[in-house]
Amino acid sequence: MKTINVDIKDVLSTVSRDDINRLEGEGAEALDKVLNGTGAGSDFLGWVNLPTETTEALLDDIIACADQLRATCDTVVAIGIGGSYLGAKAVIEALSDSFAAYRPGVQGEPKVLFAGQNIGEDYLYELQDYLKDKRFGIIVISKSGTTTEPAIAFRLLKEQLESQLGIEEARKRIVAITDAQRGALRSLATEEGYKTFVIADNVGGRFSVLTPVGLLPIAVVGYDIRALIDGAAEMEKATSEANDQNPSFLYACTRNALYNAGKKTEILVNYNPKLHYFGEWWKQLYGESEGKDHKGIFPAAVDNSTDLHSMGQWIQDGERTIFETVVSVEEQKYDKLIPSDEANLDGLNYIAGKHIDEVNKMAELGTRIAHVDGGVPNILITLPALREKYLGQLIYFFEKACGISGYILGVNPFNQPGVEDYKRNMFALLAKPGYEKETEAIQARLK
Ligand SMILES: O=P(O)(O)OC[C@H]1O[C@H](O)[C@H](O)[C@@H](O)[C@@H]1O
Repeated sequence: MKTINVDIKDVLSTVSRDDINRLEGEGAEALDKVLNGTGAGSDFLGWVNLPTETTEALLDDIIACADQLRATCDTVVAIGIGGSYLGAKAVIEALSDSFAAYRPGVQGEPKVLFAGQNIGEDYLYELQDYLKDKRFGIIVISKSGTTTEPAIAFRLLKEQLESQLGIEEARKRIVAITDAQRGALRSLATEEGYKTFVIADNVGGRFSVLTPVGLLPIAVVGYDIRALIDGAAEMEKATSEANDQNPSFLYACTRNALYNAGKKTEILVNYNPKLHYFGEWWKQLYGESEGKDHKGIFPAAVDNSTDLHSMGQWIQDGERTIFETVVSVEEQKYDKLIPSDEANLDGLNYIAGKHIDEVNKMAELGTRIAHVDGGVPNILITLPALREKYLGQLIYFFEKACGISGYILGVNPFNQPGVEDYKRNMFALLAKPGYEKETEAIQARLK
């Protein structure tokens, strides 16, 4: 079985095997909390057995719904933010042609666009303008059903779809994914009679990519969600014991040893532009899970070799408080060789005949050596290829490691109390009903 692999040898000049081993006791307790629900936030462990417990019936239902949208739409807008956006975006980007956005959307192979992940007036204006002559559908995703950004986008696009198609037809092209009972989106979906999928109570948004939240948009583009779940199920099985053969356990112990040694920032590094949004998904997963009680590794991400020409200087030579986790993709999908040129005016003949990826891999290896020499420890994660199965493995690997790591750190990895503070201020500033006192207080501060 081909699988992802974690190699920690390039951290050993900063932390010793003993430093890592010393955390294995805490790591074993942390894994036990994740597996047996004995730690803080244990109401949110629904993701742990999700891959092996996902039913064929659910996958059939998601695929049938995706097929319906594929048959009727050339464009599907997935509306959502945070965990209701990043997982689908990450997987779709990782699997898609880099220029898919510039090819016309056709029925049967719709484009998935995203909305509700920002409050950009021009973004929404331009999206609506683009959709004017499109046969579009909507997947609206919000676990709470009350998040402001997707609610604004949905209000606009629902109105547009209804005016383009009529209310009855529009209802057939809208799918809502939300809580089983609670929230404004659930009430609205019931009222309108939309097709719905449920986000289980015990799966937090940032752990929801392997539920309909991620699976439906991914299936709409035409990717194999069964293979994604199969890969995750393999990793579920491979991460159940507290030993170094469990990659999530090894990664969680290693990153905490590095944190304890003063490495406060982790940079997720890729050498493949298709993994940019995977970095964004990972940042939410680790940032919201660990950044609390004034603790936690700061999760950052770079896309190399692009960012070697911008952030590379800082990483090589700046403050030595960082470590890197490199996600390396072994096999590429296509072959492309560097041609030979008789005049050789650009001086590139020394690499003529080589695969582009061979050059990329030497950039990667050269960078890893330079960074490790420069005092930046590196964890190396290899992924056999950008395919559904391995992405499923990688997703689950990071999720399981995140639960273990958060418990080793001593926080509740499954809440996010800190994100409410800005919302309270925003609602107060917008004079949302129910926030009268806060409105008065914040206005007084601004005088
Ligand atoms: O799915 P929703 O309830 O709309 O939430 C979307 C996102 O927004 C919140 O503010 C949380 O910080 C995230 O964890 C969540 O993924």
